[in-house]
Amino acid sequence: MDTKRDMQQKNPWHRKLIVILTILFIVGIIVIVSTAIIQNKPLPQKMKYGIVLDAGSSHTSLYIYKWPAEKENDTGVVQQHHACNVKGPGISSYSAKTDNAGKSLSECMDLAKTSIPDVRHSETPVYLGATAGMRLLREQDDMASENVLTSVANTLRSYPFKYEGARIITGQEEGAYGWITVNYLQGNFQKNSRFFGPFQDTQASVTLGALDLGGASTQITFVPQEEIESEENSLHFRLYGKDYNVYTHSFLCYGKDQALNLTVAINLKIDEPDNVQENPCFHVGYSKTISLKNLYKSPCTAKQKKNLRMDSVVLNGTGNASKCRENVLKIFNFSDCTSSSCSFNGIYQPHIYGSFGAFSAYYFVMQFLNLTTHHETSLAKVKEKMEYFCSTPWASVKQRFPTVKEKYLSEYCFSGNYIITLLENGYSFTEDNWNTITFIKKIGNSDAGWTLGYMLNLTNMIPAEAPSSPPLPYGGYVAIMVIFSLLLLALCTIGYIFFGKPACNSQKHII
Ligand SMILES: O=c1[nH]cnc2c1ncn2[C@@H]1O[C@H](COP(=O)(O)OP(=O)(O)O)[C@@H](O)[C@H]1O
Ligand SMILES: [Ca+2]
Repeated sequence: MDTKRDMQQKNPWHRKLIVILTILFIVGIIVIVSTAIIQNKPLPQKMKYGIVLDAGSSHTSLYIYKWPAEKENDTGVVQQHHACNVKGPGISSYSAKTDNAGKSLSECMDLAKTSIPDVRHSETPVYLGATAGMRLLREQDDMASENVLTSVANTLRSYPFKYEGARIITGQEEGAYGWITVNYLQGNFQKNSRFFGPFQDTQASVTLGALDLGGASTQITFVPQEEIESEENSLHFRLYGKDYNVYTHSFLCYGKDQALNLTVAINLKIDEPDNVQENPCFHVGYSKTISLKNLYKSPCTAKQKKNLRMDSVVLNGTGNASKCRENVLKIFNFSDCTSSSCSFNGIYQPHIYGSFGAFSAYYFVMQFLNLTTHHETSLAKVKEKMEYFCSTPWASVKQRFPTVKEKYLSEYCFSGNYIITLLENGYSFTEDNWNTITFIKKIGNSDAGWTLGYMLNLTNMIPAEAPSSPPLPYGGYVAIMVIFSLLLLALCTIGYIFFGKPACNSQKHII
């Protein structure tokens, strides 16, 4: 005590020092707090954009994606900014007037020009991917498919964006990118994928299988439990430091429009009386005349061509769901499997495993039929509802849904039964795992489909390795630095007050 008093008497200026230290301390706190406030203020972020056109068999859609430039490689940051449906049919329908294929895209491309800021135009990539409609046209008429692609490429090149190509993507790509899209949007690649020194977990995280139903082809893609037997059906990905072995297959001609033609063609009898076919997949009172030239035009039905004297056939609806599925079943071949397990037509498929997201026409059809809430709807219940819907006379159906496009409305009975047959008999889903299928349109703000995955891949936005991150989050780092600086400051002050010399200033010791 005496020593302390002596020191205080010997050093009358110590009070001044304490005042100075206190002022410094307060100023320090003010600086730290204001820095933290300024730092947390969201600074205007530079956004980047990308355009992908999905040129499907029935129609073309344009998608604009956007993401913050600084976070390019973080998973889950790319979002759908805008979507535009091209008016008119798919580009493959312009085989006779190929110039019009490109023209049809102008309206949506003009919209893209206004919805993306001018300064970003020249760095915005634009891609067009054509799917099964163009695959079929290429089989039928290679020259025509080339001309269609040239026409759309010319239109896309005439815009101020960075043109990156217009091509027919393979069925395997379509399946793969659909799978990447849904899992990216679900954040499945993000989970536990950060790099924590030597403790990185390379075990692939749980993923969602992807079921895509188009008009001309359909894709199934998932990570199976067993090893994949066939190389042509397997995809190997390393994403954010994890390995994925994915099974995929695309069935050309098994999209719902081609499947309907195939079902009609297979069930057509040579001795059809009065050129009339009783069709259980259409409602009672519905009747439709189809030209046989059109029916057999596609490579999907060409093999079914029979020697018929008539040139058209009248389809008369009889509205019977179970009979409809019997007819649909004839387009699947369940013999000739040379692998340990197959879906159909001799195609290898491992056992169904995990959960699935079913999008595109799966969603449109099941949504219309009110069959998307699988938690309450068993497979038996779905069949029961289809029985009821198909047996409803066409006049009542039309009356109940006056605003629905007649083409779609008349085909929902077929489409619903086709989806059940494809999932149950084709892919071997059962009553037990029916509820693992979720029918989805969007995840967050973005549509489920192959386009986002395609762009992520072509712009190298999914790194193979997880980005390394510091062991502490930024907030934790700042907090520790501040607390320990204050502690040190306090120690110095206490040291000085009690021992008369600053404990933290070694220079004083030397003197
Ligand atoms: O609102 C709808 N209701 C029913 N079906 C729809 C609706 N909108 C689109 N579709 C169908 O979805 C399918 C989309 O196929 P897409 O044109 O993508 O062909 P692709 O993927 O085989 O090339 C087509 O069969 C189309 O008729
Ligand atoms: Ca499609």
